[in-house]
Amino acid sequence: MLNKNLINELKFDHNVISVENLWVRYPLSRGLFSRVYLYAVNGVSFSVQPGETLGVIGESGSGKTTLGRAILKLIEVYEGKIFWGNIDVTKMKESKLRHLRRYFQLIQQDPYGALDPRMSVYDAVAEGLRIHKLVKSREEEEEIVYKALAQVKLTPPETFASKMPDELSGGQRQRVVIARALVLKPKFVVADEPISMLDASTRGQILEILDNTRKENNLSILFITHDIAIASYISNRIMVLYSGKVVEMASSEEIIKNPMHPYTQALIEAIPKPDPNAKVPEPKIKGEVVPLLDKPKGCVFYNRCPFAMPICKEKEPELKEIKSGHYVACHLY
Ligand SMILES: Nc1ncnc2c1ncn2[C@@H]1O[C@H](COP(=O)(O)OP(=O)(O)OP(=O)(O)O)[C@@H](O)[C@H]1O
Repeated sequence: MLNKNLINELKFDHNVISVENLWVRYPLSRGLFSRVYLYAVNGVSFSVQPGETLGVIGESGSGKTTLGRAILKLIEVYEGKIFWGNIDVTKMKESKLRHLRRYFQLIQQDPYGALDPRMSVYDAVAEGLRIHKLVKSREEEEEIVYKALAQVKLTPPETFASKMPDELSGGQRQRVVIARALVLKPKFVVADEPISMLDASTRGQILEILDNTRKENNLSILFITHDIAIASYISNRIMVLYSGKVVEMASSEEIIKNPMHPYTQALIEAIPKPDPNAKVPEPKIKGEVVPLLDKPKGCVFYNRCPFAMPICKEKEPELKEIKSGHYVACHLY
């Protein structure tokens, strides 16, 4: 398929992204006869609709970053399928993919590492426009760059454009990273813990900028966080990941009001209460996510679940629709 045809072929009528039975494993070591693998994403299926924010939550090590990078085709997939819009990109070579990449962007956790320290804000934002040959003149480029800087509230844009990254605060750098993604008019952004390195006062502003951009541009966002309160604030739907498996998925409102999986319930119980005198409940689950060195057998949450039954050790629970739009993988239901 010619590259121009490939872009013309790309349609977002139903889903911006969809993933079918996705597996990602990392090689850990190579023995004489066999390799050991860590199974980081284990049979995940979901889709993201135009203009939707899907929150992905889970503790450290649950596979959130791996999932985000895999669907952007930044790491190798072991099994399953990935569609960007209507196009199956699972086996597509990078030489073809790069023509579609402007529509599928990554905003990372670390705004310090994301910017080249030798590049001015202007050049950082303009770089993608130049790579993808999206502008014909310097005037057009300036107009787009200044507009994007104003959109992320770096004003006056002319002043910020000439600054170097080390002259900016963490929050300002993250705005540059967002502006750099926005000029490419993406359809889908993986925002991987985009506010976790910022101070509390800046966090709300960055969330607001992301959400306004979503509304204005009908952008879809996969919002990765370990914080269920933040996920519920920004997301339309939430997917709860544990050991690389989706254990629950529903609208944000439903997840908060009616969490069904014991893991989700524990995450919600751990949200700090606004009343400083309120008694913090004893955490229901202890320990941490244990890396899987084989395909999972039984429920991945078995060893930490307060309601574990013999079947949970033997049989993997399927992700079932328990109520309309509310999916849970648990033998209790
Ligand atoms: N390059 C790698 N090689 C080997 N193992 C890896 C690699 N990257 C991640 N892992 C492992 O894969 C599992 C999932 O990691 P991942 O970073 O995707 O989780 P996460 O939920 O994003 O965690 P965090 O919130 O700490 O970033 C972990 O056990 C991690 O140690």
